[in-house]
Amino acid sequence: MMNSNAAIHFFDVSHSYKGNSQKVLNQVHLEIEKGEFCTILGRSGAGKSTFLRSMTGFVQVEEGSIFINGDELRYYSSSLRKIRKNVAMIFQHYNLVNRLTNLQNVLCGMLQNIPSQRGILGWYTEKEKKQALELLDRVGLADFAHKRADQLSGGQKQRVGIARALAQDPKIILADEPVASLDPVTSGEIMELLKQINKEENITVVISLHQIELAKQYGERMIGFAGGKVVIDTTAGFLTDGDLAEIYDVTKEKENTNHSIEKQII
Ligand SMILES: Nc1ncnc2c1ncn2[C@@H]1O[C@H](COP(=O)(O)OP(=O)(O)OP(=O)(O)O)[C@@H](O)[C@H]1O
Repeated sequence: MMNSNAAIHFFDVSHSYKGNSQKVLNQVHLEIEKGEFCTILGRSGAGKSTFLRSMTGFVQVEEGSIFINGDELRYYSSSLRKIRKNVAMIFQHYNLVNRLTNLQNVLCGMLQNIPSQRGILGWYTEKEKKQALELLDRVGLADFAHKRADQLSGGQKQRVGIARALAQDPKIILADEPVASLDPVTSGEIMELLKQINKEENITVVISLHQIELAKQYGERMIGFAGGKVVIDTTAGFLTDGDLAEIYDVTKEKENTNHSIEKQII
């Protein structure tokens, strides 16, 4: 039975991309509670991005069900719009519009919440502009509001990305390798900011990471993927070398994949 406090619920979800029968998500059964701060670990190709993107409907999974705050994600339905409004994404390469100012980029986060005609024309109310400015202030970039996005460093761009995500007023933030292009100090600062937002706003945060140390430091819950399967689900401080081998060891990953193939044959 589904926990009513679940922000994210995956019920036996499997997926393979067209033209490749290999399961990128393989019988994923997982629940993340409201307000949790989770890190997702896994080798390149383990399925982390697919897992995150499936929660916004950008990847339409082939099997199983995904529930976001109790609503089942159904493609081509009105619930998809509601889910997309509640789930914001942050990306490795920031996905800012370079020719726009940082304030305009943050305002883009509100597009899902305002009438589409206003959005197309870029007409925002004074209240919305004030809110966007406050969000830039929140991430320490109020002074850069009227500068173009391409005039920022990587860390600053990611802060704008976070402000844009907050402008959506989401219940869940998914971050796909948000610090992969940043130096270690800036990476720590971005993780710290995400943690602060998680604690202060009670927004559920799920972050895919390649840096084990950062995951250990910040991830209260750590979920490890290998071959599309959840192979580890533990809390920081309890991650063992055996767990890491389960996630990163190629032979173990092969075993995990083979088990699932065997299961399918049976
Ligand atoms: N749009 C797509 N079409 C076809 N195959 C895809 C697509 N996106 C991802 N894949 C494949 O699915 C597998 C899992 O990819 P995914 O991006 O989810 O892994 P990942 O764990 O996020 O990897 P990384 O850490 O390198 O980002 C890979 O083999 C990848 O090549």
